[in-house]
Amino acid sequence: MTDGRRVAILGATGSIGAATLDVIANLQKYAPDAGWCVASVSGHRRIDQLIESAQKASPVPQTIVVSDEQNARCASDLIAKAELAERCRLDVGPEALVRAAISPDVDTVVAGIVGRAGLESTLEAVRAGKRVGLANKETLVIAGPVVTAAAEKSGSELLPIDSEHSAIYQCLAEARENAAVKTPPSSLSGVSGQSSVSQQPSVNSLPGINSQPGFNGQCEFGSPGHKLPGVRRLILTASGGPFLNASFDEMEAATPAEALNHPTWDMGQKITIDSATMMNKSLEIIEAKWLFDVPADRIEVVVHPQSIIHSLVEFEDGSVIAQLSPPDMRLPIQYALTYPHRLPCPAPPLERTQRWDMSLIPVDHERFPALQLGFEVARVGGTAGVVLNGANETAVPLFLSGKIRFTDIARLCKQTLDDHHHESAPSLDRLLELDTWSRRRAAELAETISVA
Ligand SMILES: NC(=O)C1=CN([C@@H]2O[C@H](COP(=O)(O)OP(=O)(O)OC[C@H]3O[C@@H](n4cnc5c(N)ncnc54)[C@H](OP(=O)(O)O)[C@@H]3O)[C@@H](O)[C@H]2O)C=CC1
Ligand SMILES: CC(=O)[C@@H](O)[C@H](O)COP(=O)(O)O
Ligand SMILES: [Mn+2]
Repeated sequence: MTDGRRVAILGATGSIGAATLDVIANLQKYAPDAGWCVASVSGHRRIDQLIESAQKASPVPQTIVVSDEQNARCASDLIAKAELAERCRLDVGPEALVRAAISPDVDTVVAGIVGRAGLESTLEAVRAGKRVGLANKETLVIAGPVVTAAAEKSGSELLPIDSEHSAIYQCLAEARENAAVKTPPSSLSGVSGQSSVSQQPSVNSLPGINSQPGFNGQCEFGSPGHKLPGVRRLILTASGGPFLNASFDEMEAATPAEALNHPTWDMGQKITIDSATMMNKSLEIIEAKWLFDVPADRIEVVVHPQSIIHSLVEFEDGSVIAQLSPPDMRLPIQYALTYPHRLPCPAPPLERTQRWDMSLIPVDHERFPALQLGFEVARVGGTAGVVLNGANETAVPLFLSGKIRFTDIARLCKQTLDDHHHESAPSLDRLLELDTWSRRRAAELAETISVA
């Protein structure tokens, strides 16, 4: 990190984007000579906010990206009004996101766009060998094997920003160091997945296991099909969202305002609804499978309403290591930016003068049927991820606009998955075709639902 970090913030107008801007401003204050700067910012519709963020950054970003072409004129007027025209270049359209992601003026890309819209820029950043701070979990849900294979090829460091995956990444630090010391990364070998595509190793898988005597590509302590040495399970925590204690009938009648009232995190609308259905945890199971190259049956979910324990790793001796901090995304964002270094962070530390109650509660799968879909999709891989994601990205806005009920979201996703013909080794083009198909199918199914 001696050469400094020039960061492209894709999705700068969102919740992750705002937190990233704050983290970088703090790093600049704390380490003024390290060269931290915002190289580019992107926004889609919130153009006022985009220009404001560019104005606040110091130095101002070289490039301002507006991915929605309809907002080009407005952006250019606001840039002129803010007297940024001489210092910032405006680049417009979805391809401009890719240009920002692969620019030679950028070291690190924060993938903070929501949903499938973030796929191309994230994938191209990975292909270009950038360090990628990954908030956009949908990219791995849609195309996990493609992305991890690309990272393996380019040497891109894919560092999770999602709080649970950052926690797991932190809990695995010792195992990662042990494995890395023993053998060079050239001996990486994937064990999960069932297709030629999905057998690609994950960039973050732990090296060295196959080359050690007696391991045969398996876990050090003999767990079949599992190559994290000494690791038994990854345990994702879920807050349970606003309906943790609601009855099924209450959930059926839930309004968008109620569903958007997350108890512990302040996030964008789409992920907040995903948290309420627990589809967010489904997406995170699939994300963990690809990021850490573990089979679905090595991943568990436990409800932790306080969102202080961000996730846990259980080792073969029964020991469990967890990562704790108050719910604030600035910590995992900074960790992804500065890894392997730890620096003072603007997120508050865990206050020790007050009482903290931390509970771990089993999930009620009956009330949260979306969760089972995540386990199933992570188990079968192939085309299932893109179909689940496309259906969910269709269902969430339908719920928010009052066209379907809250509980219909999981129903539509399940029905869309049931209606698709599973393929185990799809190309990226095929995945994109199925993204379109799943959205159409989910919309058709929604037409058959009447909201009384
Ligand atoms: N917020 C959080 O704490 C966490 C978020 N994540 C993940 O991070 C990602 C971002 O979430 P969050 O910040 O909450 O979301 P927000 O809704 O707050 O922000 C989304 C960002 O994506 C941009 N965007 C939306 N649609 C498009 C499009 N079609 N093309 C290009 N850009 C687009 C938005 O631009 P504009 O606003 O200008 O329209 C905005 O900058 C999601 O994948 C989420 O799952 C993961 C863990 C935690
Ligand atoms: C902050 C973060 O990482 C979110 O993904 C968060 O985990 C959502 O909370 P839920 O646990 O309610 O899904
Ligand atoms: Mn999360």
